[in-house]
Amino acid sequence: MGLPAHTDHGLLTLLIQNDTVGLQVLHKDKWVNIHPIPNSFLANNGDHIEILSNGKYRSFFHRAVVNYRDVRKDINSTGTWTGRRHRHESGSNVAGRWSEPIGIPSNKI
Ligand SMILES: O=C(O)CCC(=O)C(=O)O
Ligand SMILES: [Fe+2]
Repeated sequence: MGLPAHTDHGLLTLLIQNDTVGLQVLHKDKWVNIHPIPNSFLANNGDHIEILSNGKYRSFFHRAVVNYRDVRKDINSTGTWTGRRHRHESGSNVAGRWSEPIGIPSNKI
């Protein structure tokens, strides 16, 4: 399942994922794949860290895309995802809806 572009609202999100690429971060107006590192947690700054650090530690837009080849599994320490608690990219034409596969062509992963 994919997730549209958003920032996490809390302090820190810890993510455990299998080896299937799906997480992307918006960097200089481009979506960049974040390749999982085996046996590790991925730590992602949330909005509260950005606020408490006066912007020193940014809470970046990210999204999760699906692909047609492999199953992607991840566990998120924040437990829930709701639209209201996340800052969404307005007018996004790429993130799509929950059930809409965004699809990284498998030869690009
Ligand atoms: O599936 C992912 O890698 C991202 C999950 C995520 O961004 C979230 O749950 O806030
Ligand atoms: Fe997130």
